[in-house]
Amino acid sequence: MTKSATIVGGGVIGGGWAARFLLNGWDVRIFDPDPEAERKIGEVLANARRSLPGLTDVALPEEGRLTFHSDLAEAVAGAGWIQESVPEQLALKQKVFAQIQAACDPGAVIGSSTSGFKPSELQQGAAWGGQIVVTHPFNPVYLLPVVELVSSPENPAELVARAADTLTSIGMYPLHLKKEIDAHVADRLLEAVWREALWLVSDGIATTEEIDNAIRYGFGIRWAQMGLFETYRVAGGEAGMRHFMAQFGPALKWPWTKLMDVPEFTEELVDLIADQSDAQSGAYSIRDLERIRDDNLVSMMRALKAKNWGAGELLNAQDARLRADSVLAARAGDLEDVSQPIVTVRRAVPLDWTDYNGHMNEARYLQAFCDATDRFMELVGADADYIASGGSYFTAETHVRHLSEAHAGDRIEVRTRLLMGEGKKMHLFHQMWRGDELLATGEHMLIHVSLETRRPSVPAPQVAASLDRIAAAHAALSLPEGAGRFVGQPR
Ligand SMILES: NC(=O)C1=CN([C@@H]2O[C@H](COP(=O)(O)OP(=O)(O)OC[C@H]3O[C@@H](n4cnc5c(N)ncnc54)[C@H](O)[C@@H]3O)[C@@H](O)[C@H]2O)C=CC1
Ligand SMILES: C[N+](C)(C)CC(=O)CC(=O)[O-]
Repeated sequence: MTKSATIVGGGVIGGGWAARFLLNGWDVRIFDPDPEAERKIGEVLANARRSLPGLTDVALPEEGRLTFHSDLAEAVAGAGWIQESVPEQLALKQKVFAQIQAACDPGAVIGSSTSGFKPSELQQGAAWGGQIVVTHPFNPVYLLPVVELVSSPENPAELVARAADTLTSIGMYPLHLKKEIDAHVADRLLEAVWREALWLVSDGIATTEEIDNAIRYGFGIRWAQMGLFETYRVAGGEAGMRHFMAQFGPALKWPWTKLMDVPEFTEELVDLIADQSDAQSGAYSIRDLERIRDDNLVSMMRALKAKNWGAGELLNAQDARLRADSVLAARAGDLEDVSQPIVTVRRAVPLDWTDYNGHMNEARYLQAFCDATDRFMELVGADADYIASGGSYFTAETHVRHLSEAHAGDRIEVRTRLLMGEGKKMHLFHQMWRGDELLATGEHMLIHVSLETRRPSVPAPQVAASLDRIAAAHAALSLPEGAGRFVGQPR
């Protein structure tokens, strides 16, 4: 099956799906009768291009091709994945499935973004219901990994497994619900909080802003990293979950919730909430708020990546998959052709590498060069096992030149020259490129050390041999411009 996805309905969620597939290397076709669809998807894509690549520490695949179609049959023909994202009306969705199935490949997966309908409801009246599954994402689809994959007994296990694999391959976390239920899992939880919040505003207990503060200054941050049950387990103290339930169980019978009683959406209540929301957030446009949300989400998820926890663990697993597919997969000794500078970093600039000047902070240039040095060490055999055995390199001197600005989402590549590798010394020259534009250079002198004595020592023979081979090959190249420069040297 080709890596080609069709998005039927390119609004808030369809646009997010388009970005998710496209930035993961899929060709994407859009069908949406809205004459504004192309412009709106362009806005979503601009946000996604800025933020999504920053979640990975390895470059995403080359972006796919985006096309807009006015004919649904043409849009779905031959696509491997079709994502329905039309408004939340069952009859409309069923009509759209009939149109899709009249023209699509019978082997294609048809995913529905429905927030609440069960797959068996969507499948009613379909030519072949087994092809339709619920794939319910969260906004913004291009950043949030979770997608509820809900199947019915009519779906073949093979198709559901294929759907899960595809979602995983584009960096998502398919949460497969084996039993269908209205509104799946996550929306039932969100709906409970939403209802309660509406009551609190309606009864004049709290404003929209106060409720948002209660969430974002407290349990919202807690939920983002541990969810509900793990959080409450910790709240039970050393006795854990059992103690938590013993202490707070009785409250479940107290009048702490108005859950099943829904406040009526009277004009007064709608005005009250909309006015409070305007007062709270009206100073920002929706696009401003989207960018603020995306910046925060990326920073939070990168923090979780550093801890290899929750969504961060998931993102690290996706990096490992991307790395396995890339030039960075080579292990020590795999380097056959060393006649040219060696690619040691290939990645995008994450949002949290940028600073108040709106470009990559100087410290991050050094970080990229440091990663390049680590990778070069790995390739010459000074890898994790070697370091554990007691040998390593320490950096003794560094000279970084900042030649051009880099921005969030830019794809950068570092190519490394070995200027000298003799005895205890390893002299590296890194060039950082964006396409064919040179952004920076980093020149570094490293000294081999014994981690036991913390003193200089000669590298093991296999590392020395590897350095000899690369140094001999690189000596045939002309000296790179800027090598040996010092601060204050006239240009
Ligand atoms: N907005 C949200 O937060 C979330 C929405 N969803 C679900 O995603 C689906 C879409 O919701 P949104 O993107 O929010 O709605 P939206 O209103 O932003 O977008 C719907 C799009 O469908 C298009 N459309 C209408 N009829 C169509 C047809 N016959 N064929 C093709 N396109 C058609 C519209 O022109 C519009 O661009 C719904 O099922 C919703 O429950 C899922 C997760 C979150
Ligand atoms: C409001 N909503 C039911 C459409 C929300 C969702 O389905 C998921 C989300 O992104 O919050």
